Formats: sequence, structure tokens, C-alpha cells
Amino acid sequence: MSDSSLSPLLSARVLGLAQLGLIVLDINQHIVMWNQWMASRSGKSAHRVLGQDLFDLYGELRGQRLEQAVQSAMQSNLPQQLSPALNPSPFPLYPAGTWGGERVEQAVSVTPFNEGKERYCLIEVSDISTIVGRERQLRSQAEQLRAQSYVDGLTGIANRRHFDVALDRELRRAQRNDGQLSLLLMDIDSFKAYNDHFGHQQGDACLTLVAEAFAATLQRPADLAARYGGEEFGAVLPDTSSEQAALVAETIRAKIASLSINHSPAATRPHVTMSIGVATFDKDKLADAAAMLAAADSCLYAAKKAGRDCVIVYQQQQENAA
Ligand SMILES: Nc1nc2c(ncn2[C@@H]2O[C@H](COP(=O)(O)OP(=O)(O)OP(=O)(O)O)[C@@H](O)[C@H]2O)c(=O)[nH]1
Repeated sequence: MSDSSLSPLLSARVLGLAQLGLIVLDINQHIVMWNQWMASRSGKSAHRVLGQDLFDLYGELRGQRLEQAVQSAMQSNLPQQLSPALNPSPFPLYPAGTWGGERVEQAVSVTPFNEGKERYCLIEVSDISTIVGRERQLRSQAEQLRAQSYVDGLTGIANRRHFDVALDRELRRAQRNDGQLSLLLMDIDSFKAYNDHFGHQQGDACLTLVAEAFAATLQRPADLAARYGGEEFGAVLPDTSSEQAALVAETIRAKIASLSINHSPAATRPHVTMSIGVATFDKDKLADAAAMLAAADSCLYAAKKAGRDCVIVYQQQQENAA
């Protein structure tokens, strides 16, 4: 029968080829094994570190999670894992041959074992830089996608989805706190005539100018300026009464008119203008998004009928009709 155990020479060769760091400490935390992987990433050869206290060699690790893990592994005889999220790069290890720049990201485990009467612990260090890098990239791509899915591609302001989410969130807040919330719906006047006269490309440029000017008039961080669709825009104005919203709407209307963007001869005004409808949350009459949007839309329609380039507020419209 042949001896199937590895010869010491073969064991040493295998340890030298291992693609992870292997450190063995004795009960006094002195290094009794330090493989080639550790040497090539730490810049410290085995003969320099053998016999040294690991936590003298790396003073920065003293009192840290790794030392606690080694101590509790030695005492309890139970393996310990360091969370890579909490301890991303405990050892100063660098990609082989570089010894500088970014430390490699590490996953570290500590396993106690007995050999004869002696207690040791094995520390295994894996390079998880590639996995962490990929995770980071995926997270940032997901973040970018999320941001893009909330932004209108043409004008760069919030899109309809963002508007709906913000309106829903602010409505719930207003319902909870019995607070104030107003909504503006606005539409560029005679925009079909603009497109017909200047072409669709210039129409797009006009939409972008109007969107930028409209968004710039909203001052509070919680206000949201959005492209509601086509040549329609919307604003969600938290903590804003009907009277305050009417003032904001009038400021927007005047701002767009003051841009003095030439309109087509077929339009009702020589310059580009906007009509605006305003509705305000009311827990009895306008308590949900659909009711508020319908109210603002009916005011917008009334503003068009009233000759365009004007603001109509929901309450006013009701009182006028009464
Ligand atoms: N250039 C451009 N035009 C758009 C876009 N979205 C919608 N439109 C145009 O906006 C025009 C809207 O026309 P209508 O809904 O008839 O209203 P209007 O001409 O603005 O008239 P009033 O709203 O009654 O003042 C249509 O011609 C659409 O094609 C866009 O993204 N880019």
C-alpha cells in the first residue's frame, strides 16, 4: 500500500500556489506560517515575519475586530468571520508587486485548531476586490437608472413618473398632518402652431427653454417642477395655500411671457405664453390625486377658454360659476 499523504515538500509547494492569504498564529499570536500570497501582497517575506506578534507587526490592527476574532477563536475554539462590509481591508495588502495605491478588499476568516497539545489559529484572507468593484458598479448603474427613470430626457426636469410619485407622497403627508398642498398644471399656448411654423426641432428647443425657466422660478427645495407630458408641465407645491399657489403660478406665467420667445403668426400672442390651472388639497373636496388633477385640469381648460396666458385657481372658478 502506498503512502497517500503529501510530502512536506509537496505541502510547501501547494501552500505557495494557494490563491488566498494563509497565516497561522500560535496561542501567543506569534506568526508560525505566512504563505507566498501574503508575502507578495504585503511586501513582507515569511522569514521577516515568522515569530513576530501579528499585532506588533501591524499595530493598526491592535484592538480592532481582527484581534478580537483571534482572541475569541483561541478561547472558544469556534471559527470567526469578519464582515467585509464592516472591515473592508483590514490588512495593508496591495495587488501583487505594487505595494501602494488602493488596498485590496478582503474577506477574512479565523479558524482555531489544535495540533497535539498546542492551540493555533488559521487566518484566511481572500481578495474580493473584483466582487466588491462589480457590486459598486452595479449599485452605481442602478442608481443612474433610477435617476434617469425620474428625469425627462428632453428638458432635464422631473418626468411624469417623478411628478406622480411626489404628488402621492405629498398628498399622504398633507392627509396625515392636515397640511396644505397645491398643484399647478400648465400648458404652452398654441404650441401646435409653434411647431407648424418653426418645425419640431425648434419646438423641442422652446420646450426646454420654458422648462428651465419654469423650474428656476420654484424656490423651495420640496417644490417639484415636472414635464407632465408633451407641452404640458406640472408643479407640486407642498405647504402651499391656494393664495400662495396663485402667486407662484402668476410668477411662472409672467416669467414665461418675459422670455419673449417669438411665436408663430397664427398664435393668439406674438410671444410664447403659458396657461395655468391651480388646485389645492381639501380633505373634503379634493382629497386624492385624481380629484386634484381633474380640478387643476379643468382650470387649465378654463384658462384656455378665457383667452390663454392666464392663471385660473380652482376655488375662484367655482365661485365665479356659482
Ligand atoms: N416639439 C415638440 N412638440 C410637442 C411635443 N409634445 C407635444 N408637442 C406638440 O404640442 C402640440 C400641442 O397642441 P394642442 O394640444 O393642439 O394644443 P395647442 O396648439 O398648444 O393649443 P392650446 O393648448 O389650446 O393653446 C402638438 O402639436 C404636439 O405635437 C414635444 O415633445 N416636442
